[in-house]
Amino acid sequence: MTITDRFTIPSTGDKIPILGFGSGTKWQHKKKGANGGPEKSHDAIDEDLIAALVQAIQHGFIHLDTAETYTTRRDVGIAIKRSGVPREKLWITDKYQPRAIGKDGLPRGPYASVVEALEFMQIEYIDLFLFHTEYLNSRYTLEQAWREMEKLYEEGKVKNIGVSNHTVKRLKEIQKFAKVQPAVNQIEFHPYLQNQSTGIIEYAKKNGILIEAYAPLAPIARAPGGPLDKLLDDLAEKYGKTTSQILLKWVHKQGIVTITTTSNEGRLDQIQKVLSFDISDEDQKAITDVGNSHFYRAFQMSPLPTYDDQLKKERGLPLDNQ
Ligand SMILES: NC(=O)C1=CN([C@@H]2O[C@H](COP(=O)(O)OP(=O)(O)OC[C@H]3O[C@@H](n4cnc5c(N)ncnc54)[C@H](OP(=O)(O)O)[C@@H]3O)[C@@H](O)[C@H]2O)C=CC1
Ligand SMILES: O=C1Nc2ccccc2C1=O
Repeated sequence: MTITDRFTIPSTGDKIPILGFGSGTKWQHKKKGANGGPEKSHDAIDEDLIAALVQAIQHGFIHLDTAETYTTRRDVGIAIKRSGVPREKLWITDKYQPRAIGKDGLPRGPYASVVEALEFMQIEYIDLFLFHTEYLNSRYTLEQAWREMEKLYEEGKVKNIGVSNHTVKRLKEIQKFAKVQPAVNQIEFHPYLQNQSTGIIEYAKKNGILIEAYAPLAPIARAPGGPLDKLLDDLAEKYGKTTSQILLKWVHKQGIVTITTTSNEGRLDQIQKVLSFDISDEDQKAITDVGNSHFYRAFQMSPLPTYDDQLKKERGLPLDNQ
């Protein structure tokens, strides 16, 4: 297998590259911090981010993840041009931010968001466009916003439509009126959070919704000191890999697309190699089981934390575990 390997999106049959390079998290914090907030940051360029994106593409990443709220769309567009890789060889995921204000001074819908995205990235279409969270604005009902997603899909401005951080309850609401069903749900996923909200993984599988994992390295990058540390060290030694490679492998083996990021060129190669080694089913299960003995949620957007107690109870964990 190579880095360009893809999973199939059940509802559209499109082939999505398994490893995505994120321009959110550390990058958006750096950019917004330097520019005094999202409004100014949309126009500003971060040369470090552009260099990291170009480097990622040159190391074989063909899937880039951005979002309206990251203010990194222009950087992604510049990186695509500078990389020299034709746009159609790349997969671009982008996300709608309902709090953004349009040129008329009013909150806008997904359609206006995509029109701006295409202009900022200087591309003709987006491969996957997602509702970033369950938040809506005062001008759009859920159905009105989804209708705009469908219009974008029908016009070919976006090739797949989906959601991020969505619960079973909200997916069911969308599915009731959707003519084009959500193709993907991008969620926080790692051994310490194996269901971002109750039943979400099983529901996605049954409904042909592909899962994408963000924050896959949380057990080592955000919540070190937990029960997985020793097991990851042992497995890293056993397989001659790094602990981050073992974690990414654990996600990959479940048929889940991974969105990760790095500013470290050496780690780009490590990430690539995740597709070309395997761990045993016993070791995979050991990570699952030890991961389930601890609960950690990095991203607290509403209503997700309201599921924490239920998720901990399902695993037999004390309610104060995190
Ligand atoms: N839809 C949504 O709501 C969300 C989407 N995302 C998307 O997912 C992307 C990735 O999210 P993120 O949480 O950063 O992903 P990861 O869990 O993959 O974490 C990446 C971070 O981990 C660090 N890291 C890598 N290896 C190690 C190690 N061995 N020890 C300690 N730290 C390490 C990297 O730092 P270094 O640079 O030093 O390698 C980098 O900052 C985002 O950029 C964004 O595009 C993220 C959050 C929410
Ligand atoms: O990259 C991200 N960082 C975030 C922080 C809070 C909510 C969403 C996100 C992202 O998508």
